[in-house]
Amino acid sequence: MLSCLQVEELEEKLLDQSQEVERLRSELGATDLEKQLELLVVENQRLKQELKSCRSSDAAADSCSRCPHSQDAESLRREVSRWESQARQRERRLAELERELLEKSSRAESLRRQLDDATRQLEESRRRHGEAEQKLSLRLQQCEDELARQAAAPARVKYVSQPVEVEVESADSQRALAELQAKNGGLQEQLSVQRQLLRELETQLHESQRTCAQLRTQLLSDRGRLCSLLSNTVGKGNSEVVRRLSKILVYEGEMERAQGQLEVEMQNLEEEKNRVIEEAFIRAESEMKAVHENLAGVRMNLLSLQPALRTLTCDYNSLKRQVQDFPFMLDKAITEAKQEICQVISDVSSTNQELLRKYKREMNLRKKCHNELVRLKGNIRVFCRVRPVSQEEQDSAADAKTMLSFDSDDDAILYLANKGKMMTFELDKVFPPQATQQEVFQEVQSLVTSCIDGFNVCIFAYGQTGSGKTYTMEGVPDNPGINQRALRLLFSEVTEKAPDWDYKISVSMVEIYNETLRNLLGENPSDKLDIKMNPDGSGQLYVPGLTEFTVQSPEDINRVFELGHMNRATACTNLNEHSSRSHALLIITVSGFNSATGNRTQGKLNLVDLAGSERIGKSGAEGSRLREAQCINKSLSALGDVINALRGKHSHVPFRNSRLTYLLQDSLNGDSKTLMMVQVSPLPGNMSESVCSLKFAQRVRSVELSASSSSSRRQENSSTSSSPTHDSVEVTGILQINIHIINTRSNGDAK
Ligand SMILES: Nc1ncnc2c1ncn2[C@@H]1O[C@H](COP(=O)(O)OP(=O)(O)OP(=O)(O)O)[C@@H](O)[C@H]1O
Repeated sequence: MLSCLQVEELEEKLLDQSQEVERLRSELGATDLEKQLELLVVENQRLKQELKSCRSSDAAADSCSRCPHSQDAESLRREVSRWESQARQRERRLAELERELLEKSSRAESLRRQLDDATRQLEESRRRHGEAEQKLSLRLQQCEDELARQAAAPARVKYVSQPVEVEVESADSQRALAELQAKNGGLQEQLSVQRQLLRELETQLHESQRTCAQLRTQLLSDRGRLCSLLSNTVGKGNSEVVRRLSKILVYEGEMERAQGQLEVEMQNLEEEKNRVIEEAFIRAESEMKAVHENLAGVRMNLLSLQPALRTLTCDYNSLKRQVQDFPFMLDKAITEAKQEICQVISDVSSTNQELLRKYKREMNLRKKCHNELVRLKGNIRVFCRVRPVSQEEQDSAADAKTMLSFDSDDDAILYLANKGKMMTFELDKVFPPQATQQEVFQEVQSLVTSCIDGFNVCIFAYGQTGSGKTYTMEGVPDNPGINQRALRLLFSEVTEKAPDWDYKISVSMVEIYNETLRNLLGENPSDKLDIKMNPDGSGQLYVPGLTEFTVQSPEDINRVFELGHMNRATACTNLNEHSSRSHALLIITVSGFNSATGNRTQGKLNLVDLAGSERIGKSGAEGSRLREAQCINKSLSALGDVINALRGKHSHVPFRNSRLTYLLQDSLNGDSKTLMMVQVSPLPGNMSESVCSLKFAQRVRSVELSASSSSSRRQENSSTSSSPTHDSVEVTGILQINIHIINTRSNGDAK
């Protein structure tokens, strides 16, 4: 009996271990499961061994015991051995089922791996599809941009061969698409094969489970029957058997419960597996759907791109043709343009020649006209400038009220109230006190520029001391007079005429004091200079040792004036007094050469600030003052005589009578032009000197008028006033000028 119970126990253990195997299989991974299985197999072997030894000991016990139910025992033993054989069969069957289960689980594992592979491939294809889509959309954008750019850009820009690139990339996209489609098809096929395989495996698993369940049910029913048989056989008195049977029943109950749990777990696992497969399937389907949609989108895009591609190809071909033709067209256009340019150049050149010819003709004509005009007008004009009353004079003198007034309608008339009488003076131009340096220069600048054309010009400032001669000629530093303005104007004029004309402007500064000539730009201004006949036989005069500065920039002009002033100041003790008693001459020589025509010109501009013209001699001056007065008188008288002789076309012109006229001989002769600027003080105290200066100017004009009114210009004798066309002009008490000039009344250009 004990052996039977042991057998039962061992069977139970075996069953438990089988269940444990099942449970572990489901719970653990493949490797762990295998290990556990191995351990269980070893344990199983051990138990079998134990069973075997029990049986042998049982047999031994049977042979020596004297059991009263030996027949029953025998039959039971047989029954046990039958059950044992059945148990062994079931064990074998169980082992087979385990093997099958193992195979199925490995099959399921490989299917899972395949599913993972398929999922990975799907991911990969999705990624590649995304890339292809991105690329395609990029290309589409480029195509659109290119279309827009080509539509907007000018024809020349369209020569870029972009459409070829578009075509190549579209083929790539199509190829990628085809590959994707093929891959998708392959994946779908694989998926369906896997599904089929899974279904088959599931069927097999179900069948195995069903068989297993049947076997277990059968085992249980056999056991039940065995138990009832045992209880009937042994009887109620055998409590040990009952206990063991009840234990067997408990075990069986536990086995059933474990079996139920196993089934539930298997069911759960099955459901989980189905759910995972379903999810993977749904995911794969949705991805497939997305891939299909993308494919459809790509196809649509391709379809919409095709017309654009066709247009681009057409454009490209036409542009290609244009590009091919372009070099020929360009060559042709260049040749035509060259011919046109040559034609235009030759036209311009001939026009230039014609213009140059006309210009020369006009220049000659202009010079002729100018000479004629000068001949008609006379080449001396008389201007008058009234200086303003200074603030000091206004403050100090009670009778600072001016006695001079002007005609608002006629700028050549000056009125002077003297001793209750109103005197009227008519000149070429009268500058009121408010006239600016610029306005004065405006009136004389045509005379200044005529020396560029080769004329000799003399501008004299005449008047009593303090009447404004130096102000008009030199000016003040911030408001320069005629000297500086003339030099700057000449400089800018000759600069404008370059490069046709090459001009040289040279400057000398001279002072004549007591009939002595001083070189104001020389190193030693106190040295006396002499005037000599040029030894070259030209009959021209020259001053040996006279310094000539060539001015090349406005800065040079400033330097020249600074040096002249400095030398004049160092040569005397009182500059103001000295300047009143001496004549200051600025001699500007302008020499020009035209390289195109070969013409040469030379003109001289003499700007003279004369010594004061007041009647000092009458007041009985002595010594050096008397000599100064005599010298001034002599030179001013000589100037008047020379002008008179020149206007009267006298055979003899007394240039040598003074250093001033001798020095200016070249510039007073021939076609030269002269302007006498008579300076007048407005103060009542200077009125008698002002009257003298104005009478001088007036009479000069009267003499001119009477000369020009006669139909023929007569040669006049400068030494007598008996002729009605002669006017003996008493300028000062000392100075007697006999002058005959042609009347000029013009505010405009002397030319
Ligand atoms: N148009 C004018 N506007 C303003 N100030 C003037 C003008 N004319 C002369 N003056 C001023 O009057 C004063 C005398 O002028 P300036 O020295 O030029 O006379 P001048 O005739 O040259 O005398 P001198 O014979 O002694 O050289 C100077 O202070 C000068 O600045």
